[in-house]
Amino acid sequence: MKRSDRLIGMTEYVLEHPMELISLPFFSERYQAAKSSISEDLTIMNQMLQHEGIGRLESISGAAGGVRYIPKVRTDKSRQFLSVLAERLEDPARILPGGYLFMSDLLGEPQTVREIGRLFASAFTGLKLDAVVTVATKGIPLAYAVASFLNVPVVIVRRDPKITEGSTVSINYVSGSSKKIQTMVLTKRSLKQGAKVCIIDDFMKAGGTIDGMRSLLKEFEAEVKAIGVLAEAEDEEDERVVTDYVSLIQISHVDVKNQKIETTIGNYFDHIQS
Ligand SMILES: O=P(O)(O)OC[C@H]1C[C@H](OP(=O)(O)OP(=O)(O)O)[C@H](O)[C@@H]1O
Repeated sequence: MKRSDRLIGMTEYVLEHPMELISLPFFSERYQAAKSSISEDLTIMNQMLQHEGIGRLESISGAAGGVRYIPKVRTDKSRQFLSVLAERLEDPARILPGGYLFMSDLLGEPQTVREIGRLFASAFTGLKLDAVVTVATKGIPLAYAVASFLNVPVVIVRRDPKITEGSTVSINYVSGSSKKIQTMVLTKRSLKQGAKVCIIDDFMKAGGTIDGMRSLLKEFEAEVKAIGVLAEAEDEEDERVVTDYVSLIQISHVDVKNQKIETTIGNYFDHIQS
């Protein structure tokens, strides 16, 4: 097999298995090529991944070594994507009562959701996470996108106990915006004790939902290493209970009366090494 043909196959495999350690013998056998040739192929691939601005290959030496694709969107590409997303969110037709925004169209676009997942993963690959945690419903597609690039499972917190979830742990929390007492439920078998997780959700207003998930995760003795939200609302009455989070978009001003929304890029670039 020619190097050019081999490189196509190897690159497809690497991009389909982000964060997974792939041994050189695996590629040698798969493509019937010497390890020295495979090693040269991987050097070429690594240069191209960085040229394309989508990450790099990490090499782990030794018998149990190999390579691992570390997703990382280059700053110019992520800034361009977030600028377009911020602009789309400035549509006054998205304004909902209570200062919420209609975002389900964006959450229904596989390519948009995948790119959002790639951006969060770019910021979280160094955290050695065991799982991505979200709460039903709108956070679910984003959590799967992030988890697919981190090569970890998704854990879904529910708002109501279901017989199909087995035995569960539940907590009550105040949903900041509506000042309503709500419940969060998580099946006992979803996380091992001391799991390192990130929390992902689509929107954060008062932060009550995120804070509820943190309380629930405390019951599992899980370690919340990061919190990621697609959009954060302006924090008017300074009621926000969550302070350490990564947001892609910030809704800087919602003027319901004059039907105006102003958005900016969130604090994402403060949390990502260039
Ligand atoms: O910061 P807070 O004031 O708590 O609000 C953020 C919540 C509210 C909204 O969820 P809902 O629309 O209530 O529920 P679902 O995701 O199931 O649509 C959003 O998806 C966040 O989870």
